[in-house]
Amino acid sequence: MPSYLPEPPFTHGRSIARVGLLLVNLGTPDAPDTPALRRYLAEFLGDPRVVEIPRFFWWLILHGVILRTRPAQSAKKYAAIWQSEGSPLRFHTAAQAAGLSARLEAAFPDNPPLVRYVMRYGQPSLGQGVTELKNAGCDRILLLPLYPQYAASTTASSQDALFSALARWRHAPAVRTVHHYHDDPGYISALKGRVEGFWATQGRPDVLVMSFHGVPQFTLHKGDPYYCECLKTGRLLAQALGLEPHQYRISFQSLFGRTEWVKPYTAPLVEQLARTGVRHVQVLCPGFPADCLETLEEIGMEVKATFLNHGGEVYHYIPALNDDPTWLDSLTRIALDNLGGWLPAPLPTAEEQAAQKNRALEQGAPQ
Ligand SMILES: C=CC1=C(C)c2cc3[nH]c(cc4nc(cc5[nH]c(cc1n2)c(C)c5CCC(=O)O)C(CCC(=O)O)=C4C)c(C)c3C=C
Ligand SMILES: [Fe+2]
Ligand SMILES: [Fe+2]
Repeated sequence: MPSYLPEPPFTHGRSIARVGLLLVNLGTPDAPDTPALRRYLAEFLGDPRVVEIPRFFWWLILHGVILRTRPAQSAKKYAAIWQSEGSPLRFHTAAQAAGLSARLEAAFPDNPPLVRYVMRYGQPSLGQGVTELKNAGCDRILLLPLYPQYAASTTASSQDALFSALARWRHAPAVRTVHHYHDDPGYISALKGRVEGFWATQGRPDVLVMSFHGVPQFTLHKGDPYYCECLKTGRLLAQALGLEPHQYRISFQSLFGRTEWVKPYTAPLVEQLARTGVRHVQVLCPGFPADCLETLEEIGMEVKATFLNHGGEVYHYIPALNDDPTWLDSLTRIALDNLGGWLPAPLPTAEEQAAQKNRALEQGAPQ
């Protein structure tokens, strides 16, 4: 018999009518040390959406080999990027949630959607976020994954976690999920602004590399759209920046295990660029809206060393969107597009109010 979490008795006309917004990111360890990494990797790599190997066989490899060696190696990498505020992935995600919340409060001052950020693996957990929203009276929840490109290993996994969290409640809220926004004009234009802002201080590179997290190649052949969505993001961004084909590359990083992953791989690509005389490379990671281990350590340190050790001269990692205001405006709009019918019309923003006033003045309205 299922045992549900406690709730007050149902009463007619109880006006709980709040929308909750769960901003979900991948997750991160609680500390850059071996025990914390072991806990985090056990949860992450134990998810059948992440490693698609028959369970018993994978359990033996994971617990017999990987969790005995990888946690210590990964802890060293995390230590290199850890800040006084903690894991970059977590504090950037928290800042994004705060920015989203402030924008929604300004647009819906009477009953703003309640925003919580959660992690698919680690803390704050998705179950904890759902409980907080539920206890605050949210009867409708929007899941907004911080993955612009859909992948079964990320987006679908966070949906799975949401539905298992809801299975603990008798009176489960209504839910909606954001599927992807890889080609959203606001997302592309925020990336464009990020790159052009970087060029304004550091100059333009010979080649801009757009590096996305990889996935095993077989997932593409089994119907996962992730690879194609990454290529589309890259193409749209290159068009927005006015880049010629020889001025950019799209590649995939963060390989794991022995199977073939989607190609080209970032590190060998950057090495080949250096060997063939490219002197100045900049790398952007459009699939990571928040800086994390994979951007700061792998791209910012490891791939940089590869480029410089093979004859490259100038290498820059362009920081992720993080709490860039243009990005947070776009993220808010993506949320609102997916909340259609759940909220009243938003109040106009200060810019919209000013534009309305100017239009009225142009049309001869008294000042
Ligand atoms: C951006 C989307 C991501 C996809 C797709 C993805 C797939 C994927 N990842 C692994 C294995 C690992 N990934 C690790 C870190 C990591 N992965 C993502 C994002 C995606 N992963 C992020 C944002 C991070 C960084 C988290 C942080 O704390 O900063 C790690 C852990 C680090 C390490 O030990 O190397 C592993 C392992 C697989 C197997 C996979 C898809 C099949
Ligand atoms: Fe990953
Ligand atoms: Fe990595």
